[in-house]
Amino acid sequence: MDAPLSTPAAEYAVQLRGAWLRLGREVILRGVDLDIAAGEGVTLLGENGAGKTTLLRLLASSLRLTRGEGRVHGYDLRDSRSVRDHVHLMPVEGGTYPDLTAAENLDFALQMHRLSGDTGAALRRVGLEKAAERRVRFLSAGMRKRLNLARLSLLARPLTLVDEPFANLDAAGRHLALEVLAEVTGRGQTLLLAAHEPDLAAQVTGRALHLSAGSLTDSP
Ligand SMILES: Nc1ncnc2c1ncn2[C@@H]1O[C@H](COP(=O)(O)OP(=O)(O)OP(=O)(O)O)[C@@H](O)[C@H]1O
Repeated sequence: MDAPLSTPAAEYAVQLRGAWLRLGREVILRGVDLDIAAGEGVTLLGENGAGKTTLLRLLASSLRLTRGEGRVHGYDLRDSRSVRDHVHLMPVEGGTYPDLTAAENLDFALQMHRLSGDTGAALRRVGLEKAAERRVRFLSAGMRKRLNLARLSLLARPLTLVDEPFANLDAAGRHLALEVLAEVTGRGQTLLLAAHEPDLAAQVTGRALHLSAGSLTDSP
């Protein structure tokens, strides 16, 4: 195991040492060590149920480590407020309010984060301009993914976590997802994405990791 994390190291977006995470009776992480440099793009691969979403939620400070330690941009994962200030998680589904329209969702997200941005342009970019006034509950799965991509383009943080960016998207949508993700690393932000499409993901990340049986290994 690597040396413990004695001092904050902001040049790393993610550091885990001896990370164990149990959910119910299941052990999802078994002593994981991980370093992701600030500005790096990394893909997380693994079978259904391997724990990719769980690891992203841990790094977004939505779940607690059972044992071990972790930092995001030098902030201890237990310091949820600081971690959340540095992280945006685009979930595989959800993340928006079903009874608000697409446009209202983006406006509300900006307000919540005290940010400004052109929500109309963001909706046009993802091809949702005609659906701007439709409630999210009436959008298709691919349209909701496009809305989440628009949200991501407005809210990306120093560490941007993206769960299955290509799921439910048509060919043009997958191309759009690649564009939005490339912008994240192009701005020098760190990108960690969980995906089942290694070839697509390799277009926007320089390294892939494989999560299996609670362990992370480099993916060939
Ligand atoms: N809240 C929870 N309580 C208990 N177990 C959970 C909880 N959430 C997820 N799990 C379990 O944790 C394991 C990992 O789930 P996770 O969603 O992280 O996998 P994944 O790698 O993202 O899978 P997929 O590729 O299917 O999206 C699964 O066995 C799942 O049943």
